[in-house]
Amino acid sequence: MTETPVHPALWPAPVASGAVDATVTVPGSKSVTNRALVLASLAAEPGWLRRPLRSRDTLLMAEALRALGVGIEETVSSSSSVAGGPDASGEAWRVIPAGLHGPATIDVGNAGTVMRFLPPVAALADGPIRFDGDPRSYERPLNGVIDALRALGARIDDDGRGALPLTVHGGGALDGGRVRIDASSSSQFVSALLLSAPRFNQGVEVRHTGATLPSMPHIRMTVDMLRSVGAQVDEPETGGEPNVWRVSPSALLGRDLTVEPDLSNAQPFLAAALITGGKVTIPDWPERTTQPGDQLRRIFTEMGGSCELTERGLVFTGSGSIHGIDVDLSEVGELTPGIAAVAALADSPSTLRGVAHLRLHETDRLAALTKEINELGGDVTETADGLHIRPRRLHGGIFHTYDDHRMATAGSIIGLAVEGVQIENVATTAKTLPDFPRMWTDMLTGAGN
Ligand SMILES: O=C(O)C1=C[C@@H](OP(=O)(O)O)[C@@H](O)[C@H](O)C1
Ligand SMILES: C=C(OP(=O)(O)O)C(=O)O
Repeated sequence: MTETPVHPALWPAPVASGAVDATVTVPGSKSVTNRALVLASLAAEPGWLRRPLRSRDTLLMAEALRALGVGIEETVSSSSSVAGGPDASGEAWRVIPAGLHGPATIDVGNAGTVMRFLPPVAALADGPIRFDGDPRSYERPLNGVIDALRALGARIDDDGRGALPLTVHGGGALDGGRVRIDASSSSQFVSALLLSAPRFNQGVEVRHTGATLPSMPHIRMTVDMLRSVGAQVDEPETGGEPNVWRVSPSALLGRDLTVEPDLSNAQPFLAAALITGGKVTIPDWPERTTQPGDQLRRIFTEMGGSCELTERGLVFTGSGSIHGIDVDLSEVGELTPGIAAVAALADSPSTLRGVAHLRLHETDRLAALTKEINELGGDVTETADGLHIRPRRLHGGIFHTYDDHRMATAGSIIGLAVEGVQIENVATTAKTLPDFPRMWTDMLTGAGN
């Protein structure tokens, strides 16, 4: 038998020696934190974010808003130093809105939320705001936001590809009004326009014209969070016209918001319970949420586990069997890498559908998952809108991540059951879960229980 060579940039994914039994406290939601930062920055009064996610994507968002003039103070507060109940202890960010000004340069990294949500904010600022980011950010679609903002009155210089880099020449205000966009490549186009719309002179009416619209729970999250700061929103799910969202112009309240745990980042830990026939508890799992990760309760139950929402949080238990699944993931695309990893270890084939837009995520996730699982001996094929996964006996090897946090966690899931899997650049998990390697080893050793 040949040994897999060890390389310093490679993280040997730990193998589970038995059934895991752990309680894992998952940091705050990326999607909630970044929406809350934008809404608090556009509000008419200061607000608080408690238990925000501190990761590359959210720090880039905070830094960008600061560059436009917003005050964001990071504090480790105790309940006695700030107003607000028992949840007030721990990390809290105070957001102090201010006049938005350029010139400024914004680094979006490879954060979809930053590259899509901030150009509309920049259009409300005065002065030139330049947007730049990682090489991959130049390839991710932004045309829906650029074209819509132009139609609503903004001046933007770009190179005509409908992508970064670009400069928004903010005029201090934006007319707003009606706009048609095709958001089939990213729901974030819709969310981006809605989040800033209360501050547009006429608000906005966004009409989606494409054939499909991914990640509906994330659009629901946008609508819910807008309403919670006092915005008036008409939308399809509460009696409005299909594919049309309207936001009226209004002042926004500064709120005191406690961020829910990131349920999509809970995925690898739940997967560990499923794969090892163990048990994982995630404290503070919300009873009601718009986060797509809540659908893991249904999906991972169909794949062989069972779960119970208790006072201690979500208790997820594996049965020792892992079943394949035939599932449309269009609503929950960001869960695909973790589901594919579990499916590669199942007792029957899987078909994952409805996720063609994943080709435009952090990397082409359909190609990356196919290549990396197959290099470990798997049998995965790409379809027009997803993956067919036929489980095979897998072997060790290098699992490349393509700077994609969810590829790193997917490889780690496989590594639980397969000796010798090495994750290339596990540090890329810093995009949304900087502490992942420690959390993963703690889960396996039972630390933190
Ligand atoms: O609005 C959001 O917070 C997100 C929307 C989704 O984007 P797409 O609709 O581009 O998939 C999701 O995949 C991403 O991780 C976060
Ligand atoms: C698609 C994702 O991120 P982004 O916000 O950069 O689009 C993701 O986190 O899976």
